[in-house]
Amino acid sequence: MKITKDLYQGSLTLLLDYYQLTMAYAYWKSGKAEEEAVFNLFFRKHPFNGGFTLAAGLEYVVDFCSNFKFSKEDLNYLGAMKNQDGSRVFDKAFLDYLKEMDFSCDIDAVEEGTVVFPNEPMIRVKGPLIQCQLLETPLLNLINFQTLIATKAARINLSAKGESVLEFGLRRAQGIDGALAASRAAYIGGCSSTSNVMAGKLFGIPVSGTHAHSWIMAFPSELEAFEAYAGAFPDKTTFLIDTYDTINGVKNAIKVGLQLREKGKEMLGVRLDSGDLAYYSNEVRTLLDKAGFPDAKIVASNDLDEHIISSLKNQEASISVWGVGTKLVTAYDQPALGAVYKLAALKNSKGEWEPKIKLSQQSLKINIPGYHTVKRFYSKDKAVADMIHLEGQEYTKGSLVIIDPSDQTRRKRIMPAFYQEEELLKPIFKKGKKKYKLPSLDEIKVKAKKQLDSFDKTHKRLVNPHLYPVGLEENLHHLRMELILKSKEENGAD
Ligand SMILES: Nc1ncnc2c1ncn2[C@@H]1O[C@H](COP(=O)(O)OP(=O)(O)OP(=O)(O)O)[C@@H](O)[C@H]1O
Ligand SMILES: O=P(O)(O)OC[C@H]1O[C@H](OP(=O)(O)OP(=O)(O)O)[C@H](O)[C@@H]1O
Ligand SMILES: O=C(O)c1cccnc1
Repeated sequence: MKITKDLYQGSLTLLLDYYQLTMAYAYWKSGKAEEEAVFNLFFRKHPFNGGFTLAAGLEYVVDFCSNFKFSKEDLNYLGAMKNQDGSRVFDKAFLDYLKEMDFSCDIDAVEEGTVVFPNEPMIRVKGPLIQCQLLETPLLNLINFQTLIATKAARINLSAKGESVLEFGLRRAQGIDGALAASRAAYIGGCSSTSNVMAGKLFGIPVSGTHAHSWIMAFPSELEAFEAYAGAFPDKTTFLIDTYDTINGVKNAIKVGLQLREKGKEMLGVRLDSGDLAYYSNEVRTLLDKAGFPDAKIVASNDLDEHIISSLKNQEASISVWGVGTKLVTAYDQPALGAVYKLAALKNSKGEWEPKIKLSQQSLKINIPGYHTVKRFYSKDKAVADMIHLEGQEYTKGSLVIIDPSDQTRRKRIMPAFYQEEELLKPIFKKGKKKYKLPSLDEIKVKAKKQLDSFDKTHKRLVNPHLYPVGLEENLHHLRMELILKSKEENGAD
């Protein structure tokens, strides 16, 4: 098996959980495959105990859906699956049906770089039940991880208060795609570059880096190592100064910086990778300034995350570039976003949408039923509230109340006429045809920054962030309550 060439055999369509295929088969057998359905992809709680989530991964979804077709190899594999008695798991007629199946769903989704909140549909899929169901796991796989990492990156970049954050994660990332997708999402979330050269090549992310301790160790002395590096890269001299002794290290960097200056070149800076980063950065800053290098930057790395960066800022550390790897690309303190994908409505024989509800002992897990969408209200450029409402449902432009789906006592009165409205779900596919022009990665990054800027800083703080108001429009709230009560009655729940 050559992972570089043969692993996916040109098709990702089987990137699903087996139960999607068994359900697909059973839908087909019971004549329900072509019934029209609406599913929503949403999450229930922000990651990292935060107050916001930054959407990412849609470009992968667009690519996945554009190429949604069972290949000959896929069908051969499914055809060879056997039950214990030796019979086929999937009828030949079903595999022929899959062979002919063309992606024909409508997909509406929030764009990458949009700030999103619990219970809001991030992706809405409308189409034949069988196709909607087959998309469950691939969509979750593609959205959950990049959204998680983009959010982590945004938190780290917010802590760095606009200073450069370099993503250094490749060596500790979760495998090949975990690394590539993380570098992409980290860039969306605000990182200025990656050390991952393949991500640079594939996505056009700027690549950057310094050098490792082994470079120093390969020379008889640190001074000789710095001189050799400056000789090879006179325009890219960020010296790692902590291999033996940080203070001695910066003195050696200064010596080579002065040699460079004689040749008309300027040392860019130094990197610290151990020890007390507040103490050493301040000592190093003093020495650099005294020696005539006030513009030399101090880069810090070593297990950084948003909390350590924030603490170092509070300690007035003299760091202005942050190298962050492991804790960013693995989302170390919360390694998964829990987005889910649930049936919201099914069309009945009269052509009407029937809203669907899933009960749960945990009220947090009761879904929002019906064919619904989400709007954001802005006052000037500031986001004030999001409203989830039934698609096509008229709502008053006067005063209306939106109700928090997880606590109906939390309500907010808004006056839509006073605000600008934005429909968060954008048309991506119509009847299987792509309607969306994919933005460039740089456009997504700019959008993410603008979106984050539109939220009050109280929603973005690390500790106990202020809850941004997201609520159900009243009609949808009442519909949901009715369905909960009715379903409890019908299903014999207490
Ligand atoms: N002033 C500081 N305030 C808060 N955290 C800091 C400060 N200085 C360093 N840290 C963080 O503390 C941790 C120190 O970890 P660790 O003990 O592994 O580093 P170290 O002592 O430099 O050793 P090593 O050489 O193994 O990296 C790192 O996560 C680092 O980012
Ligand atoms: O700490 P991270 O956020 O993951 O950033 C990347 C780390 O990778 C390198 O360390 P290396 O792999 O050489 O190991 P080290 O811990 O011994 O420095 C570098 O010196 C950083 O410390
Ligand atoms: O370029 C660097 O300094 C770098 C790259 C990867 C990991 N740690 C540091």
